Formats: sequence, structure tokens, C-alpha cells
Amino acid sequence: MVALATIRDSAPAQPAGAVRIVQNHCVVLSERRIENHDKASSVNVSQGSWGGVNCNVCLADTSCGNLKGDNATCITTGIGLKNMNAWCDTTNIPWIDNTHVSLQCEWQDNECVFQFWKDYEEQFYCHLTECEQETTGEFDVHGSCAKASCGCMKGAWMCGGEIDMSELVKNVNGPSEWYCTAGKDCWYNEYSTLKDVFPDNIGLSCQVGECANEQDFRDYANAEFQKKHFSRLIELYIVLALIFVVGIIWIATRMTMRRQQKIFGDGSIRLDEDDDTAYFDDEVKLTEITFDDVTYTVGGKQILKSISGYLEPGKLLAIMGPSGAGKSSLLDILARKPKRGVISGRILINGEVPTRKQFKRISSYVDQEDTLIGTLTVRETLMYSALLRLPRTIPLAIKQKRVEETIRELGLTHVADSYIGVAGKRSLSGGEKRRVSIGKELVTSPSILFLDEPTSGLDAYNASVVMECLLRLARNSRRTIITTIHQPRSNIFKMFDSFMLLANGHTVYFGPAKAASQYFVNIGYPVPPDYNIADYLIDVTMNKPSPSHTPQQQQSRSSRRIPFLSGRGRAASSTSIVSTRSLADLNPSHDSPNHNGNDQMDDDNETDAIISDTVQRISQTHPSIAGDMDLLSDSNNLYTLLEAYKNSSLASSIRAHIDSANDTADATSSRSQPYSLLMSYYTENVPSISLRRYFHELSLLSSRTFLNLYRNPFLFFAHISIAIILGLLLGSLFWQVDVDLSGVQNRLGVLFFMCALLGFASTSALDMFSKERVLFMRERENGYYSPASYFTAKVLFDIIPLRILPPLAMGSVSYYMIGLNPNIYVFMKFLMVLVLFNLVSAAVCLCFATAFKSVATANLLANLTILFSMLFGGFLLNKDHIPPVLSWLQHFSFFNYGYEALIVNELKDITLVDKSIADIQIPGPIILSRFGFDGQAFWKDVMYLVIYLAVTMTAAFAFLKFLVKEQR
Ligand SMILES: Nc1ncnc2c1ncn2[C@@H]1O[C@H](COP(=O)(O)OP(=O)(O)OP(=O)(O)O)[C@@H](O)[C@H]1O
Repeated sequence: MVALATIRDSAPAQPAGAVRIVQNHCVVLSERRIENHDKASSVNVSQGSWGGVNCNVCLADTSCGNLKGDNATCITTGIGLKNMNAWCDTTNIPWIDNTHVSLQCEWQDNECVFQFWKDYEEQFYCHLTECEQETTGEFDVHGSCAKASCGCMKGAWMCGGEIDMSELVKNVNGPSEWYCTAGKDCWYNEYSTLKDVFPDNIGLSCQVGECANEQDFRDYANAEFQKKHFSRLIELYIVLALIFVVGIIWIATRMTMRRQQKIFGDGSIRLDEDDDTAYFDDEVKLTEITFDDVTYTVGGKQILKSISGYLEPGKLLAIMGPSGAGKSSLLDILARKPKRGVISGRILINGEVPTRKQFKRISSYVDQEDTLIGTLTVRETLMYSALLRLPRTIPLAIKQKRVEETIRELGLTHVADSYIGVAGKRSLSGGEKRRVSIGKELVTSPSILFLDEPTSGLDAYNASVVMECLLRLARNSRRTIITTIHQPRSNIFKMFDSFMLLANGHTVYFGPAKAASQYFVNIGYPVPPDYNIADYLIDVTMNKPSPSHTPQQQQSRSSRRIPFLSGRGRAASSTSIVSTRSLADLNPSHDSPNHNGNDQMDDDNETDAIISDTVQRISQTHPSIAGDMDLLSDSNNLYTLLEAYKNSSLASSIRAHIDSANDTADATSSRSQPYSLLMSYYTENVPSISLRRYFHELSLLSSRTFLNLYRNPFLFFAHISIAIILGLLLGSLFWQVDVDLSGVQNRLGVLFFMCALLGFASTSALDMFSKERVLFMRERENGYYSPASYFTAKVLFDIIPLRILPPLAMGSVSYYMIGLNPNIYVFMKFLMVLVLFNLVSAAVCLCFATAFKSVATANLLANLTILFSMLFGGFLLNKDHIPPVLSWLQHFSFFNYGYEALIVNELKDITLVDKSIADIQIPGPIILSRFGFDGQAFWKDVMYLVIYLAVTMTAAFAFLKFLVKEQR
């Protein structure tokens, strides 16, 4: 209160002479009580007198002579040069008699003192700080102070005398403002607590005066010049900043283009044979994979049951089986993909157990569906894969060479520079796309390649081409290739080295593909002539005898069913009636073909009863094999096939091979041993989180996203052109709004519409991310980049072009057409809030897009959030009307901040003039307060928008990092 004391004590700061003259009329000033006020007010101003309870309001030029020299002027308009003194009668407080307000400002310190008087006795005072004033019309002045600290005069009428406002006064902390027209018609209000007592502002009829001489005018003019000069400087800075930003964008674009040119070139890459020996000498090491007793259970259901096998380097293994057999599950597990269920078993690479990270470095996985970026060419797609996944230490030329080799290996040379093709604009065939997907993985030279149904959705020709490619890769590069396949044609089947047939999660066959046909002949399932072996085997496992499956074949199979009841089957037989009758014989199809009519039905019933009884007994006595028992009721073909395989010499030899690998692994205690890396250049110790790597990924992802945007500019132009068209439409509809009541309505309406428009347009972020979701999950899982670099690139290239430029375009086009506040700073602030608001709504949508997999759910929630935000914006519902118990909800509304900032920016300095009923002038701050807005809240709202943006962006990133993961 030191400052307050100073300004209060210096309030009647008149020189002795002046005070002396004044004292003729303000005789009891020192007692703060003017008992003879009528006398004071009837002063003859021509004598040079002073007014106001503090005797500091000059009433005429002559009053100032002694104070400021002969040519002194008494300024009575309220526009203070150095200070301002006002003494006012209140005009709208009928419930308290004879009240006055005094206001004294020192503009050099930006401080004021407000005093409230009753019967010329001071009731309470406020020390106002951070004050400023501005002229808003020829003789209108608007003053405001950001902060206030007040005190009640103890014992005064309002401070314990008749009523007690001490507590309320104590809590006053600003902001406050006043408005004066020609220094007479004024109002004052304070917004923290006094507004509750004086909701309609304190109407004032004032005497305002300030003594000034020529020097004061010169000082003022100088200060104004400085201010203007300063604002010109700011304008210059803004223009320079804009030029700088445009320049940076231009340079970045040129650099990106050059870089693209350098990276992708024109395809004429120097293929010097010796260039890469240092890097690729031992790139593909011979890799054998062994898997033993792999079991997979999910949701209480056993999907895979003790699957074992192995594959040698340079070989191609096909996993086949009917739909739901467990092919993809087995492939995922072998490829170490994250699975939801419980996995057990052992998977060895060259007799050792690699860590997941090590395994990822030597293996690659090609998904069933292609997730490619349609706007990139084949070469670019492979190049980005190489650049993102190969170590940075490998020179660019080597990476280019690797890409060219991959293109050649996969037979894609003729389409190397063709675009992958977007929906509705096809470019590559399905087979070529599939080979590009394989190529994306091959550029890293993996030793083991996993492919999930690489031929699905392809015609016979394309399927053959893809499989031939795989065979070449296995043979020429000695890669180990494991693929699932549905029902290959016989020419494709012949390409397989090894073949695994699964049914119901069991191994029906695993061994050399060439030996498969003979094996099935041996166990009584000869492939009928003219029948595709793959089709036949699937049918057999599904228990659908082929049309050519003759009774003779059945007979022959029955007679050869020698190894059938061995192992677990034998165990079952010893405890059940199954031993007295072959399980195979329970199948009606194995009975005499002469069976017919009722006999057949009786047999069926009897069979069902026996099977059911058998299953029940075996389940009770041998729970371990209970899982297999359902096979009995489905298909005894399958049961037969499983038992036949288990007891076959083939299974024994495979078992022996796997056991020897297990023994080696046990002997070397591989789990605790470091895994020997297969590719020499991967031995570099790459930290998982490195700033250099982050920027490397960011620059590549940014250039990829930029290319995508550049080549598919529809979305960008759609956003920009819609923004411009809507800007023109709004400008025409709201053309040159007035400053009357309807003008206020139009201003409120157009700003609300702009917010609503931008809010809902931001939902396009949902669709954009959902399209990329699968691509992101796969590339993340395959180690292309980290979520942080993807998120930054996404924000840079989604947010800047699509969320900043459209609101700028719409705002710039419509602003002056509508006739909003023409002040350049108000316009700049309008654009700033519009952009910030749009960024926040896009960030909110991004949050939902990353948090929810379902686009429909994300859409629904985002739209509901925008709608509810709108409700609390202040346009649909007056903020003062919100019940206190629910008022906290408005803090979650970004409309609350964005719309309020726009409205305050627009209306704060406008005076509404309405002559329809009477000549009414309502200052903007009153309109704002009537509509429930806080006239001082502009920068506070901007700050909240920035905080909102930071929080939603952080949440979106957290969702992306922790929720958007591949989980099969
Ligand atoms: N995450 C899971 N939750 C529940 N069941 C699952 C899950 N994954 C797989 N399954 C079930 O496991 C069985 C095998 O699925 P899998 O996808 O491995 O079969 P598939 O042989 O590849 O079939 P298709 O050829 O039709 O793709 C199916 O019955 C499937 O419903």
C-alpha cells in the first residue's frame, strides 16, 4: 500500500498558491468532508476555481494559471495528458442517497485511485494499477486497469455504519474500466466483485479536468509519436516475420525437392559391383529356424497344439490348411509378432534364442494386405523403406543400389517409376503391389522372410509370379522363407521345399513337399488322379471325401491303418470300448456302401451314441487328450490323419532333428548368451532413443508426407477453396454490418458460425489418421520409425497446411467484407485466435482418432465434444445463466475460450449506437458484460487456448504411443 498511500496523499497535488485559492471553496478538504458543498459548487468559474472533493479538478483555464503558467489550459474531456482528475455524481444508485465517485490517474505510473463517497464522506477506495487509456471517438475516452486493491473506511456508512461491505471491498482485485463521453457522461465498473453490487455499471455525471501547458502537450505528442512509431515497428516486424516464414517454407521446399532428386534420382544409379562389399559381404547368413512344441491359447481356446518343425536356409516352407486351422497364428508366433494369447514352446535361430530386437533385425514380415502409399512410385516406396530401416552409416549410393537390386530381383523394373496408385486411380496390378510389399521388406536383406498368404486376392498368373519370386529369393539369396498359403495351384505347390498341413491347430503333415503325395498314399489317402493335391488335402482334413474317393480307396485305407492306435490313441483304446472297434470304423462313410434307408439311420444313431460315450469316458479318464476328442465327433479322417502323422517315421526323423537343435541350445545356454548377429553392419550400437535418429526419421517422414500432399493436393485445395468460398459467402451475407443492435447480433452470429465451421471441419483429421492407422502400426512394428518422429511429421504436414492456412484464408477474405473492427491489430488478433482455435479443435479430433480404433466411435465422440463445447461458448447459453454447480463444465469448452476471445476482441472498443427507440449509446464492454463475457479476458482466453492445445497434443501423442500398437 506504499504506492497507494503516495498517490492518495498527493491527490490534492496543487501548489501552495493554488491550494490557497481553492481553499476559499474547498475549506474543509483536509477533513474529507465538505459541509458547505453547495457553496463549493456555486463557485464562479470565471474566478479560476477548482472542483471535486479533493479540490483537484480544474473548472476553467484560469484555474490553471498559477499551476502551469499563463497559457495553461484546463482539459475537461477526460483524455488525460499526464494525469486525470474526475469528480462525479452517481446517476443510477437510487437506493443510496447522495453518492459520488472520484477518480485520479497518474498516467506516467499507469496508476489510478478510485474513491466512493456518500454525503461527501469517503466510503471505500481502490488503488488501481496497470492502467491504460485510449480515445475511441472524438471526445470519448476508455480507461481500464488490470488490477485493483481496495480498502473500506472503517466506521463509514458502507463499512459498518449502516451496511457493511468491508468483506466485498477487500476481495476486489480488478479488472476495472470506465468510459467517458466528452468528460461528462461516464460509467465505471469493476469486474471481480463490485459488478455483483452494480450490475448495470455505475452511471456517472462528471467534472473532469487536468491543467496542462504547452510543454505537457509537447510531451504528450512525443509519447504518442513514440507509440505510433513503436506500432509501425511492430507492423514492420510482422511483415518481416511473414516474409521470413514464407522464405523458410520456400527454402525448405527447394531443399526437399533437391533431396528427393538426389535420393531418387532418375533411376540411373551406378551399379558398381564392388561398391558394397564392405556392407553386404555377409549380409544374408544361412539361417535355420527350429520350432518345437509351439502352443497358443487365446480366450481359453487352444488355437495351436504342440506344433514342431524346422526349416533350413535357402528353403521355402508353405503352411497350409483350411480356414481357421491356425496358419496365421503360427506364422505370427514364428515371426514374433505381438499376440494377445498365451504362447509356449521354443523357437531357435541357428540353435540359439535371439532377443526380440535381434530377431527383428534378421527377419521381415509381409502382411496379407498391402499397406502402401498410393502417391509414391515403386522406387520411392522401396527407397523410403531402405532409408528408414537401414543404418544411417550405410552411404546413400549403397542404399540406392540395394533398392535397384530389389527391384530387379522382384521383376519390377518396368514399373519402377510408376505410382502405386490410389483408390479409383489404379496403376499397379495386384501382383505387382504384392511384390512391392515384399520388396519393402527385402531392402533390409532379411535372412528370414515371413509372408502371410502372399497370393490371396491374386489371379493364378500373378500368384505364380509372386511365388516364383519367392522361390528365386530362397534359391539365389539363400533366404529362409516361410509363407502361409490357402489353396495353391499344383504348379505353385511344386515350388515348395517343405510343406506343413495344419487342421484344427494340429499338424497333419510336416515334411518335404515332394514326399507329401507318397506319404498320403502310404496312410491310405492317395491323391486321386487329376486332382490338385492341395485341394484334396484340404478336403480330407475337412472330412469331405473327394468325388473320386472310391470305395476301393476306403478299403485300401482301412486295410493299411496299421499305426493307427499307437501312442495316445493306444492309451485311449486300453480304457475304452474303442479298442474293440477301430475309431475309423465309427464313421458311417467307412461302412458298407450298400447301407441304406433305416439301417443307415440306425447306424448313424448308434454311431453318435458310441462316439458321445467314448468322448465322455476318454475325457474323464484322460483329460490331457480331451482336447483332441472333439475331432472324433467332427471327423475321424482328421483323427486318423493326426495319429498317422504322429506315428510316422517322418515325424520321428523330424523329432530327432529338432531334439538335436534343442540339445545344442541347452548345451550353449543360449538364453544367457549374446546372440551372434547375422549382418555385420547391424553390429553398430544404435541407441533406442537418439536425437540424431529422431531427426533423421523426421526429415524422411516429412519429405514422404510432403510428397504425398504435393501429389494428392485434393484435400489441401479442398480445405483452402472451401475456406475461401465460405469466407466470400460470409462476407456477402454479413456485408458491412452496422454498429446498432442488429450489428451486434450479426457480429456475434458470424463469429460463432466461423468457430462452428472450423470446429466441424477439423473432424477431417479423424478420417485422415484412421486411413494411416494400419500403415503406422505396421511400420512401427517393423521398426521403420518411432511414434515421436511420426507424430511430429504428422503435426507439421497435417497441421500447418490444413489447419493454419484455411482459417487464415477464410478470415482474411471475410473480415473487411463483413466490416469488423478495421484496426489492424484487432484484425491480427482475430486471425491469431481463429488459427489457435482451429488448431485446438484439430488436436481434439486427433485425440479421438488416436484413442479409438473405430472411426465411427471417434467421429461420434468428437462431434459430441464439439457440440457441447459450443454450448458453453457463450452464444447459445449466457454464461451468467449457467448454474454454479455446472459452471466448471465451461472450463473444458474450447469454444468458451476461442469464441470469447473473438467477441471481446471485436466488441471491446466498439460503441453501439441505436437510434431506433432513442439515441442510445452502449459501449462494447457493457454489451460484453450483458452477454456474459469478460471484457478483460482476451489474453487470458488466448493463454487457455494455448494450454488446451498443449494438453490435447500431448494426450494425442500418448494415445498414439501407448494405444496404437499392433496386437494380433
Ligand atoms: N486373437 C484371437 N482371439 C480369439 N480367437 C482367435 C484369435 N486369433 C485367432 N483366433 C482363432 O484362432 C483360429 C485360427 O485363426 P488363424 O487366423 O490362425 O487361422 P488361419 O488358418 O490363418 O485362417 P484363415 O486362413 O481364415 O486366415 C480361428 O478360429 C480364430 O478365430
